[in-house]
Amino acid sequence: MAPISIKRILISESVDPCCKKILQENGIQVTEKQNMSKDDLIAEIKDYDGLVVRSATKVTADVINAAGNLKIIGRAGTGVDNVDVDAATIKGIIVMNTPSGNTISAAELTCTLLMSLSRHVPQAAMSMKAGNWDRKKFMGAEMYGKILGIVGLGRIGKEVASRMQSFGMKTIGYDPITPPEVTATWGVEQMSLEQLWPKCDYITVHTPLMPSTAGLLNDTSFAKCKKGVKVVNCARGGIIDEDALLRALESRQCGGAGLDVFVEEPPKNRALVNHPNVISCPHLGASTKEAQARCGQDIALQIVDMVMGKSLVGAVSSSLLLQSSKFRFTHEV
Ligand SMILES: NC(=O)c1ccc[n+]([C@@H]2O[C@H](COP(=O)([O-])OP(=O)(O)OC[C@H]3O[C@@H](n4cnc5c(N)ncnc54)[C@H](O)[C@@H]3O)[C@@H](O)[C@H]2O)c1
Ligand SMILES: O=C(O)[C@H](O)COP(=O)(O)O
Repeated sequence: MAPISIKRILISESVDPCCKKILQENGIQVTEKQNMSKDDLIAEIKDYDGLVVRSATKVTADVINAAGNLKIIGRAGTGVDNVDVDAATIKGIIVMNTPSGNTISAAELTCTLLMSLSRHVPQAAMSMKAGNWDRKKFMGAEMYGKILGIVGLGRIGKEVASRMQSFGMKTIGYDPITPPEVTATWGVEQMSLEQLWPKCDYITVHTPLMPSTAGLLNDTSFAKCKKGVKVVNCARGGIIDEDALLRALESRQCGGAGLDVFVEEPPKNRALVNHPNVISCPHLGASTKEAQARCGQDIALQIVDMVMGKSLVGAVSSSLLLQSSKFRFTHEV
C-alpha cells in the first residue's frame, strides 16, 4: 500500500514507554495525555493524525468526527469495542490492534481466577488479615476431574484450555468459527451451548463483546447450568449479564464468580462486587510488564509499517471484519 504520512500522535493512556520511543525514532512527534474527559479529547484530537489507546479511552463517533486529520487509531491491546469502528471506517481512518500481545497474560489471570474460586484464596487472605484462623469456612474443591466450559475458542480460550488440562480438568467448549476438528487437537470437545451449560462445573468466556455475545450468560442460560456452577469473565463486561449473575449468586444457582471486567469500569454495580462469592480485579488481564511491552512495541511497529507503506497485518478496516474475529487480525488493507 502507499505510504501514509503520520506526523503527530496522541497517546491517551498508559502505554509502555517503548511505544513512544519507537515512534519518535521514526520521526513521529508524540504527546502523552492521560485521564482526558470526552470533551478534552474532542478538543485535543483535531491536532493529531494518529491516536494510540488502551481500553479506557472511548473513541466514539463524536471524537472521530471532531478529528479533522486523524488517519489511524492504534489499540495497544486486543478488544476494540471502545472504538467506533464503523464511524472510523466511514472517515477512512484505519483501526488496528495488537491481539496476540496480551494473550498469555489474560489466560494466566483467567486460570488464577478459576483456581481462586475453587479454593477461596482471596476470601481466606482477607480473613487472615482480619486476625481470623478459619479453616472450616474455606473448604474448597479440587479442579481435578471437573468440567470446564470455554465459550470462545480463540487465542485466550486455547491457552486457558491447555493450562487447566494440566490440573486434570476436562475441557469442553463452543465457538461458531473455530472448527471442532481443530479444537479436538487441543483437547477441547466442542458442542452447542445448550449441551454445554448443564455439563460444566466452571464456565469461562473468551469472546469479543458484540451484539451476539452480550448477555450470552443470562437468566435462561444460568437456569440450564449445574447448580453451583462457577463462572469467570476475563473478556468483557456484559458477556455475562451482571443482573442475571447477581440473581444467580443470590439463589446459589451460581456458586461463585471471578470478574476482571465490568459493563461500567469502575463498576457501579457494587452489590455484585461486594457479593461474598465474587472475586474481582480492576481489569488486570493485560496488566503485566511482558504484555504491556509487547503491545506497546507491536502497535508502534505497525504504525511505522504503515508510514513506510508496508502491508498492514493487524488492521481492522470495517465492522464486518469485527463480526468475525478470525479474519480481523490477518486482513491486509
Ligand atoms: N481482561 C483483559 O484484560 C483482556 C485481555 C485480552 C483480551 N481480552 C478480551 O478477550 C477477548 C478474547 O480475546 P482473544 O485474543 O482470545 O480473541 P480471539 O479473537 O482470538 O478469540 C475470540 C473467539 O471468540 C469466538 N466467538 C465469537 N462469537 C462467539 C460466540 N457467539 N460464541 C462463542 N464464541 C464466539 C471467535 O470465533 C473467536 O474464536 C477479546 O475480545 C477481549 O475483549 C480481555
Ligand atoms: O482487550 C484487551 O486487550 C484487554 O482488555 C486489555 O485492556 P487494557 O489495555 O485496557 O488493559
